[in-house]
Amino acid sequence: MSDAGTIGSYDAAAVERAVRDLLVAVGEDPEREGLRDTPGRLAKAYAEIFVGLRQRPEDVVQTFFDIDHEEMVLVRDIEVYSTCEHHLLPFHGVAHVGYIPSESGTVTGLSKLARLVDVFAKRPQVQERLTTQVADALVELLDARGVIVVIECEHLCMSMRGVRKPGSRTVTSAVRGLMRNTATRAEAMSLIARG
Ligand SMILES: Nc1nc2c(ncn2[C@@H]2O[C@H](COP(=O)(O)OP(=O)(O)OP(=O)(O)O)[C@@H](O)[C@H]2O)c(=O)[nH]1
Ligand SMILES: [Zn+2]
Repeated sequence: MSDAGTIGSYDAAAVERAVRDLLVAVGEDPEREGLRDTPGRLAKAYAEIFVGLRQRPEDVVQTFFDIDHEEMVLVRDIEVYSTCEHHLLPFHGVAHVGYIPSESGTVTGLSKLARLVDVFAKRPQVQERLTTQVADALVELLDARGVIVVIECEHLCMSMRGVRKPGSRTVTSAVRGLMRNTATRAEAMSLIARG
């Protein structure tokens, strides 16, 4: 896939060294009891938080054809935890993902939509790119005739520091194909708003 990102390796030992250096740089003592295991812990946590750098969307979205359904499928309120690439702080909220299957009826398991969101969320991200990557992957992998992705998140870089506006939520959307049709888009938005 064009924008799937490279499948890199994860160097836990290097992450550990970097975290130890970071602790020293901010004026902490990495040898004190409470911090002694922190570099190792964070190396483990980052492996999970950035696991999407080592995953391909096509590996998590398997398709099948035996469900006779040509209308919209929408999964609402998929929990999202991602990391803003500007500050390496979390942003979190929900994603709503809907699609209209291809004419040949290519669909995927509902959980795979959530797995797809995770593949892209578990990378250093901006919310706009996360939104368009999920939409474009669905068009590509399912040959979907229409796709809508709406993501609503709070960014900790705007809450706990900087402009300090806790509670503000950023909403991004990506709409493809038949979902751009006014009535279809309105139907999707009303399903999303029902939450
Ligand atoms: N468009 C977009 N901006 C983001 C996202 N996450 C964080 N940002 C913004 O990225 C910008 C980075 O701005 P800079 O001026 O380079 O960094 P900064 O001095 O830390 O900015 P402040 O957060 O305003 O203190 C900020 O306005 C953030 O709010 C995102 O997902 N999408
Ligand atoms: Zn940020």
